[in-house]
Amino acid sequence: MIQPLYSNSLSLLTDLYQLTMAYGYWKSGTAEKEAVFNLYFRKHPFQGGFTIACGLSGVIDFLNAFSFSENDLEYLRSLTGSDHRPLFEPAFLDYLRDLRFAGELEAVPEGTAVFPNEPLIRVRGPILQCQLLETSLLTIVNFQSLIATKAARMRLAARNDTLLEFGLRRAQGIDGGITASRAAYIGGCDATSNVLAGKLYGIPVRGTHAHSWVMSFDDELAAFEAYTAAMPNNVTLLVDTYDSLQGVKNAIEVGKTLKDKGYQLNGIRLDSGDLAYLSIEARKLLDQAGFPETSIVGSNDLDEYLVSSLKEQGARIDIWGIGTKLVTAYDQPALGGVYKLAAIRDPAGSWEYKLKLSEQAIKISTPGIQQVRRYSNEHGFMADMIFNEETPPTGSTTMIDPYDFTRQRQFSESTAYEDLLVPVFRKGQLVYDTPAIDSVRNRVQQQLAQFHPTIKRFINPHAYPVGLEHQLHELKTALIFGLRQK
Ligand SMILES: Nc1ncnc2c1ncn2[C@@H]1O[C@H](COP(=O)(O)OP(=O)(O)OP(=O)(O)O)[C@@H](O)[C@H]1O
Ligand SMILES: O=P(O)(O)OC[C@H]1O[C@H](OP(=O)(O)OP(=O)(O)O)[C@H](O)[C@@H]1O
Ligand SMILES: O=C(O)c1cccnc1
Repeated sequence: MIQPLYSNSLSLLTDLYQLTMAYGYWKSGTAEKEAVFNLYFRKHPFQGGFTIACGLSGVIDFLNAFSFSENDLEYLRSLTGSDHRPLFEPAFLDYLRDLRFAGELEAVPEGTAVFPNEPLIRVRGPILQCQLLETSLLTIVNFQSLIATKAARMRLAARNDTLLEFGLRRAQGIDGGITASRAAYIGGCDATSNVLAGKLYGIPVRGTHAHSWVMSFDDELAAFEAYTAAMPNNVTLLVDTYDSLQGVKNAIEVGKTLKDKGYQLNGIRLDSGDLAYLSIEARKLLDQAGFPETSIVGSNDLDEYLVSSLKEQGARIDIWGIGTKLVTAYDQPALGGVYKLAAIRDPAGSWEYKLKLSEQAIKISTPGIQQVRRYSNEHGFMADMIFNEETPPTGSTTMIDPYDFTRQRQFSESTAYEDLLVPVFRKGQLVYDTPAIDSVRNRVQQQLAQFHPTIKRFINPHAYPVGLEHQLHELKTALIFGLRQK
């Protein structure tokens, strides 16, 4: 049975300042003011050209369970300020006791390829509630999107080979291990060695055996024989404990016995040495001995660059076991997703648009109730345009590059498009049918197939065009001018 990982309330999984701001809104009587926040990132991880959105299912579990238990409230009651008096007054804790998410949440479906500055999630509702969600939503979405993206890169490198995720032992703690396995599967891995992730999410589990198995016997052949005898229907033998090519010969020996018993030697695993040379030689030995169906698993500190290089070198590896560099996103340990206020409803009922200024253009936020329109033609996706739902594009539309307004694109009314953000919560009620994990995983590959190969290359990828619809561009420019003049 698939179980939600965050089925217990994790409302205290946040930074203290979210609670102190919530208290501030409550004290000043502005808690119920309607606000809109966007969750987005500014730069692709791994110097890549795309990012895979992942984590929405965790966000849904988190919000469904969102409430402050008596135990949570007791803890908050114990917190004190610099004068040693309670930080929060009892009436605020009573308010938190009854608090449930009552707002609207739109999100890009998991498995969608996304780009800098596009909202992956948009939250609208009483400002106190929206504010309280910032840290938790970022915690869930940043990590899973990072790992799904890393796995999608591994998938590009491995092409049609099998990809196994072996990372649990090197993962960043328990939740890091479990959610990394989920995100890695979504991003393109075929299976995980992580049994709990297999149970929780319905991910296929696979594995071989460790060096310790071989070392616990007097010799390698005896170890292989005992393993095959124990489990003849699941035999992939690790051959590199002493001498890899001698190990392949020993595996062939037990493979012959397996065959006589009506089973097969599924694979051998190489975990050290020159994986190109050894896999080529191992392939020859296996083929000559009548084991063309036996797969060769390669592992040992692999990443997408090594997999690409090994394939270029003609390595005969069919199955890639990847751990540390995948689940820790080794070369970029965090996705810099942020959650920014974009609009507040004023007392008269109109939207007051909000923007965060910065000396760096990339850090200036975008105002508005944002939606992303993805335009496509017969070759695939062409460009993404962010617009304000309060002033939607009509007829033919101009999209403007936010960093160079002279770069503009025109889309006619008949250009095909899809709006990426879909309703997930309405008035606090879940209105979204969470897709099965396999359909999310397929979506990643369907999405990536629609982009030009230059966006998917590892070195200096082409930047996919993302711009602002012209009315939103004008709104943003006017706000920047207004704030700079203040
Ligand atoms: N043909 C190859 N081209 C490029 N890198 C390779 C090749 N073969 C293996 N590697 C990678 O080189 C790195 C180091 O492997 P190396 O053989 O030096 O040590 P090792 O085999 O890991 O030794 P150990 O027994 O300690 O595991 C690993 O990341 C491995 O995946
Ligand atoms: O290399 P990774 O991509 O992280 O894949 C997982 C590794 O975990 C196992 O060995 P472990 O690292 O525990 O020991 P070893 O390095 O001595 O083989 C396995 O043999 C892999 O090499
Ligand atoms: O099953 C395996 O071969 C495996 C599992 C975890 C880590 N390394 C290898």
